[in-house]
Amino acid sequence: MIGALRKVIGDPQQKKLKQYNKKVEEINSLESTLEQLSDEELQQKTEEFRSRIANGEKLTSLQVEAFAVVREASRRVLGLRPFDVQLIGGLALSDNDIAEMATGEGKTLVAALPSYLHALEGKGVHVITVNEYLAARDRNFIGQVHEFLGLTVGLNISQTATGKKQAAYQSDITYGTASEFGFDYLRDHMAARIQDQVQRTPHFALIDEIDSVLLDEAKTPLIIAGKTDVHPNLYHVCARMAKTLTQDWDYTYDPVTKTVNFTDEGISRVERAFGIDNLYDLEHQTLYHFMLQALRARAMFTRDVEYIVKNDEIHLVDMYTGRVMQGRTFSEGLHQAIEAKEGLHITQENKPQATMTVQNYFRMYDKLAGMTGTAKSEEEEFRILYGMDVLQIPTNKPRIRTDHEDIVFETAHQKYEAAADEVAKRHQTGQPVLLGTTSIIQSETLARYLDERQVPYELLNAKSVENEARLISLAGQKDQVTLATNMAGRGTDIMLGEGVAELGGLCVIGTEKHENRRIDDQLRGRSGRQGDPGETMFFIALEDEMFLRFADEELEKLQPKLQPNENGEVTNHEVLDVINKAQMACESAGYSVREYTLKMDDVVNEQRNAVYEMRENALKSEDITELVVPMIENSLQHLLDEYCPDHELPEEWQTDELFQQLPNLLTVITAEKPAEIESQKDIKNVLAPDIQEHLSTLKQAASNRTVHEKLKRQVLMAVDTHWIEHIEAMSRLKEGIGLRGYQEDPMRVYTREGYELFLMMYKQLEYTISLHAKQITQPFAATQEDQS
Ligand SMILES: Nc1ncnc2c1ncn2[C@@H]1O[C@H](COP(=O)(O)OP(=O)(O)OP(=O)(O)O)[C@@H](O)[C@H]1O
Repeated sequence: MIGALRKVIGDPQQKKLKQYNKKVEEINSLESTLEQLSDEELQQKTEEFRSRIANGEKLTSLQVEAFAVVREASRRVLGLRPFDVQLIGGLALSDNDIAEMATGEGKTLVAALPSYLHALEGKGVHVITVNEYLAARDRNFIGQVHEFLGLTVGLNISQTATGKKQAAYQSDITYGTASEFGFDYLRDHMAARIQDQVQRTPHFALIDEIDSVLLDEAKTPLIIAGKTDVHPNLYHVCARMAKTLTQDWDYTYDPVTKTVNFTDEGISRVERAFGIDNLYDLEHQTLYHFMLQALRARAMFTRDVEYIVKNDEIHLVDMYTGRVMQGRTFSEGLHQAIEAKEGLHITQENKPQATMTVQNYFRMYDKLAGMTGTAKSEEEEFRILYGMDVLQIPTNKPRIRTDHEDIVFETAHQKYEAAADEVAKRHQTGQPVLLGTTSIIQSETLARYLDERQVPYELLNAKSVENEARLISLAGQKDQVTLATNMAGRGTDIMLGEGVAELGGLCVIGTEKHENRRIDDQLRGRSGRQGDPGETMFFIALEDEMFLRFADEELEKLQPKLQPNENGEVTNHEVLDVINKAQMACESAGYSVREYTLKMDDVVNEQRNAVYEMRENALKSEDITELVVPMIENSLQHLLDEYCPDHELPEEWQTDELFQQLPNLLTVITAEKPAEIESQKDIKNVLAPDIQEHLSTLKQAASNRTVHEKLKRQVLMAVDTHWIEHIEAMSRLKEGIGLRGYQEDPMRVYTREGYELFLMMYKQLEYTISLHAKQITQPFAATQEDQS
């Protein structure tokens, strides 16, 4: 069906490639002319392009010339002439799509082309890499080409002073990591003064390893946190209690959805332990929350897998890269619960002051583009959520790497034995081996098997980031055995040492399938780069967590048919099918989780946009009363609706209470309660002069600069405090919905109740600001006596 359709409309992938090939020919035809130019003449092209854009020329019509100029500059400055396929990749990026280029094809250089072109617009280009080490490396290497062509290039690294960050953002091209850009955005929206803000309006972002950034990091939002006070002892007490609970009796753990829940048994045990009647009572909400976190810390988090303990502190480990996630902590007291579980000093709980997912940060850019070695499998997701197409770019040289079929064992022990034997065998010939694991705990286990065989190795894991760069660059040298978590699987270039090609190139051995094929492919991709020889293989065990989670039943069915050899190796072919299916099931579970998280986050995202926009207006406003006056009017209306609701009869109204409340909002009350009231209008009429008087006094007061700035500060502070409380309320709502069971679609409940919470927050915010405005205006108001 799809095949037939393609015949009629043509394969869009092929169509695009054809277009790009034509452009490549045009770029190539400019080469000999550009080669003749002096450096100055080549550099002058930048000015020429800029003025053509200023005269209304579109970027697309400059594509060919600009690419030809960058290619020539790269040849002169770096000694690297971008291959034709790299030009194709660059063209896809400059058209805001995703270029899927095989690992080792030189994506770093590809980025130089579209970032130059888009930087010509003068609105800033952000080049996003997966870690700061790569950002600095790319800025210093590729940046030379752009600087040669007269562009400014900045590096945006964490812990940098405001002035330096501003300069980095003012540059034509800025390198950095997704989380740092996101954090800057959040911090900018907490700034008290315009001069403390660092970013410009987001314009064009080019994301390297885009699948990692937009898909895999989806589960951990960026959180800026402040301190709250909770007694640390409660964490310890709850951790001790959690230790005594038994799985499947006191609580259940669902590894597929990664959720824990108390059973009725468990609830009664907690109630008995704390001497309370009903844990679900509102007054025990805090205890309930703490117990739940203590249980999560115990049942869902394993030391050296999800986190490590270093210098008596908990550090989160990124499951996809094996790296410590700098500056990230678990929120909602989970971090403290884990500290308590490990018997560490309890740090103060961080209360979220601003939070956002990386995805939503990037959705704010006018234009997005990305590259990776692995995106095709998630093409749908990219198209639906980000409107980006994935274009597969042909390789420069044919790939000659051999990917072996999976080697499957019954038990993990047998798997490690076999993998270690394989390493020892290859090591004897001098062939370098890169061993990949899915967690720190696993790499340490594997290290012991290598020790037994007296194979020397370099152990790379999040605990030894310091040495990482040097060690990785050595992984392709003769005799080298490198043991690494997935961190070696992204963005790192491993070049073969002398004589290694003759030995078969780098041999990559995986020891467990990852939750996602893309991650496995990234590991394989360390080998066979730029047409090098290489081999890859995975040793796996039916005991591996993924199969227990996603193929339990199938494996049970298969069990009687299995015929393992004396080493425990299972050679039945069906087993490979089951394994592939399990991985696919795991991937689609991952997709559902991401989709759900993103939808949930959409609710807060919309609210954040509204609040941030209002805050930004306040921060930049020359006359803050323009914002404050309508808020006062709204607050007055809300008071009226509360005490004198139109849907009730005037006899039932609490008009006296209304008049008692009014002095909170208005500086002068001369109005008297009307004798005859038929509708709200009658009250409004008598109040009108007082309101008028109050607002004009406010405006007059705010014409004084000092008063104006004071009011502005109070507005900003009110926005921040209410917003922070609201974030907290929203996450409690989310937590609560998870517990309510599924009588109604949780998404719908969250959207509806989240909206209600938002309206309530906004109402309170307007009221707070009105109160401040009244207090500030008071000294300027005519007293009652003056008036009479
Ligand atoms: N045009 C070129 N001419 C010669 N060498 C090149 C060219 N482009 C890239 N290279 C080299 O190819 C190697 C791989 O480049 P790079 O690390 O950018 O690949 P990558 O596509 O980012 O890989 P991965 O997907 O694994 O991150 C590097 O050593 C780089 O210097």
